[in-house]
Amino acid sequence: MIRFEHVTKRYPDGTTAVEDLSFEVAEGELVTLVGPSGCGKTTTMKMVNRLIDPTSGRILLDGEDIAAADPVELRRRIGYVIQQVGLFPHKTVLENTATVPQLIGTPRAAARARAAELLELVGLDPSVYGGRYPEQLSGGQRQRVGVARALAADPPVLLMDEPFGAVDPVVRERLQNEFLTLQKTVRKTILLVTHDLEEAIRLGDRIAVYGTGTIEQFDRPAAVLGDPATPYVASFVGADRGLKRLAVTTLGAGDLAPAEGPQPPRTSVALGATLREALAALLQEDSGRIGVTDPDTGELAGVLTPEGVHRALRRAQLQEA
Ligand SMILES: Nc1ncnc2c1ncn2[C@@H]1O[C@H](COP(=O)(O)OP(=O)(O)OP(=O)(O)O)[C@@H](O)[C@H]1O
Repeated sequence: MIRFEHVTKRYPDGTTAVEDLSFEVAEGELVTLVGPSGCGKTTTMKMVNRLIDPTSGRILLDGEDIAAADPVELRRRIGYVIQQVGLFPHKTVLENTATVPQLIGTPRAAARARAAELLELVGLDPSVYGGRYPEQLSGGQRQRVGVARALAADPPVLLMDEPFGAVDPVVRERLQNEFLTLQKTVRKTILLVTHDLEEAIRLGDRIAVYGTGTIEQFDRPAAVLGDPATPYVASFVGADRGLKRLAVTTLGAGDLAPAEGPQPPRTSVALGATLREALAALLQEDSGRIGVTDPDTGELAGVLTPEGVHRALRRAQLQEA
């Protein structure tokens, strides 16, 4: 879907922002670009919608060289979400969301109906929030409007530059989870820039770990954590790799003990939750056990103890080995 072929960008002052980048993002895939400040992530992304043109190499979108595309027409196919959101302050939430469809000629009523649907999809009730102005929203709510607006023209591709950067860690995690649920429905092809490894791991189907101007490793999160390709990646991923692995390993039925005893556990998580979520719940439970429910039926599937968490981690390590 998006393909970089030997792309280099040198700015007029001689700074090489990225050098000889080659990678591919498949249709419906979410790839996160992660790395320290100034390593070339934003430059990479802005070359996809031609806010910046490469010095050499080429970028293909659906097999077509974007250098030959009309930038305005190209950007209609590519949604863009940035940290500062960039909502129009004098327009309501509904009008903000309907802007792009109206620009491309969707009749006003249809554009507004579509905008209302999208607000619903990102968890904002249009009858409550549609008539508000951006300044009457929290940071997290504004960020959701930004996502709804980017989806409004139904572009096959989304570029997201630190989309959840401007909110506190708790709201951030909630937005990330909501966004993942949303992505299961909309299945866009997404490039997402972040400097936060946790975020890259949680969201990415694959992660591109940047060194300076180059990609040091491009792989699934579990592989980046379990088998860093270079010493640089190993140090970037850091010593708390085990902890981070918790965030990418999900709870399976085999990790559970049978639910026995008169008292059902007070706290529970659903099967498929990450070990990180399960451990957080477990740490708050004095009894040392939490319930695990079947997400489809809501019924108790078993109980999880610290041994179960350990078992799941071992399983994940073995699978990677
Ligand atoms: N217009 C420009 N002219 C010259 N150098 C630039 C220009 N824009 C970016 N750079 C340089 O190119 C390099 C890559 O910048 P880029 O913005 O892509 O990094 P980044 O990884 O997105 O960083 P951050 O996480 O801080 O946003 C940096 O060294 C930066 O200083």
